[in-house]
Amino acid sequence: MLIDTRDLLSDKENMTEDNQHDAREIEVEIGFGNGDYLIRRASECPEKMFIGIEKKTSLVTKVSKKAESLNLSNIRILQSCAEEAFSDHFSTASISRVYALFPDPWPKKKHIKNRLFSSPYLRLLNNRLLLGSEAMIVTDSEAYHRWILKQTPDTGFDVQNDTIPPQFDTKFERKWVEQEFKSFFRIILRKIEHIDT
Ligand SMILES: C[S@@+](CC[C@H](N)C(=O)[O-])C[C@H]1O[C@@H](n2cnc3c(N)ncnc32)[C@H](O)[C@@H]1O
Repeated sequence: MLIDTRDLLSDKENMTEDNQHDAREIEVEIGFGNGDYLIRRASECPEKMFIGIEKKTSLVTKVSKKAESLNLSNIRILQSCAEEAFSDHFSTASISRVYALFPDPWPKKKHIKNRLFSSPYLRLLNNRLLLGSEAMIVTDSEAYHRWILKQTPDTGFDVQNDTIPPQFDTKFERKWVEQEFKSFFRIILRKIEHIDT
């Protein structure tokens, strides 16, 4: 189930071709961790293709094995940084939904440069999404949530933000629930204008 770049590129060609017939079929999870949500979504929607991006080798191996043991043929795992993954492995307007659950918030000032959802990255995400489709980010960190909202001007997205109760049952959600978190910050970015990169 673990695929290398060549496999992904050949899949990408297929996906791009498929997209010409049905543009709603590809979902991407960024930083899937131990894969709870990715595996669940892929099990629930066998008609869609799921691509999980994760940079940690141990998690990639673990989730690949899990997907294989469940015979889930609609999951592709890409071991990569999300920046490179979107820049190198996806075509323009090829993805129907993107989500990131509890992305690393990098709370220290000197580490803010490591935060993923910067304005340039949001413009890249916009380019890879189909018009009208959405990216969803859910975080426990109010500071990260506020910072992401500041990145959104001129990224081609309509922005909604709210708080939601726990509902994803991922490792990090469970961790925060154990620490008495009752709600999380959700940002939904709906592509309303195409950005060229
Ligand atoms: C805080 S954990 C959340 C994991 C999972 N989504 C959950 O809710 O339990 C963040 C995950 O994102 C991965 N990650 C962090 N930065 C990344 C990046 N730039 N590209 C891909 N994965 C990344 C980390 O390895 C980690 O597994």
